[in-house]
Amino acid sequence: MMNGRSGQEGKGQGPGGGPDRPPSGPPSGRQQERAGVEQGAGEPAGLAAELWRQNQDLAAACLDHPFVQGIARGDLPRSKFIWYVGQDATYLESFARAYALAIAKAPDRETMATFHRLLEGVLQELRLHHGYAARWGAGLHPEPSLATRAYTGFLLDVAWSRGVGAIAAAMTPCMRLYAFLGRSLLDRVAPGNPYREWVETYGSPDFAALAAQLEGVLNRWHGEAGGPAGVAPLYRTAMELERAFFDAAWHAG
Ligand SMILES: Cc1ncc(CO)c(N)n1
Repeated sequence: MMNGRSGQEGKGQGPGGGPDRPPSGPPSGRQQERAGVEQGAGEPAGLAAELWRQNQDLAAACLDHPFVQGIARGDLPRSKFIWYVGQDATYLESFARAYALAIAKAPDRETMATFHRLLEGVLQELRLHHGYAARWGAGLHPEPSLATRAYTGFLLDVAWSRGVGAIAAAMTPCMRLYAFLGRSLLDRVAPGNPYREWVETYGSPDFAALAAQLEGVLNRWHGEAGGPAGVAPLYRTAMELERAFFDAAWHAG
């Protein structure tokens, strides 16, 4: 098995395991350290948990999506998966650039280091895509589809024009949704399933821990992004773009 992203170890401790943080204002370095450890457990906490709850309809729609169910059963047409991998590689390059912009904008070194780890994780995930490319002949530099352009355009717009709280809100659904999908499917993928590596990558505790680190940034810095009401539309939009991404892959290839 290959973990697409490395993160801090730690098993899930159940929803709401972490502390609720005050809605805004930069915390002390000590508080941040504590938050890092507790949220490293891999479950959303605080505002991030609330936003995840508010988007359960879209999370369920993605889990039930024929593309994702095809991955779970292993009978998704290979051509659709190859199309998806190419689009996803394009998407992840923009995703990595958005993290790089967040590093540049980070108000403190803790936040900078967190985004740096997340960026390294994406670069590692892209190696997984290169593996698919080598094995199945997927092209990793396709013309971006409308769904891909919508999602990367949204992310890069937020990353260029907003601060780290808004950037974390726009980027968290990508991480948390895939952690959820991977974990939900982990028990169901047969050993011979050709997409098993995909499920194991996103279902790993390492990936959930990375998602929780990004959620920690969201919880800490949403105050500068208009508070809960300011970040909720960004989170929701990203969830909608995730579903549109699966729709596009299902109808293509
Ligand atoms: C579209 C999309 N969302 C989330 C992830 C997880 O990193 C991914 N690889 N692609």
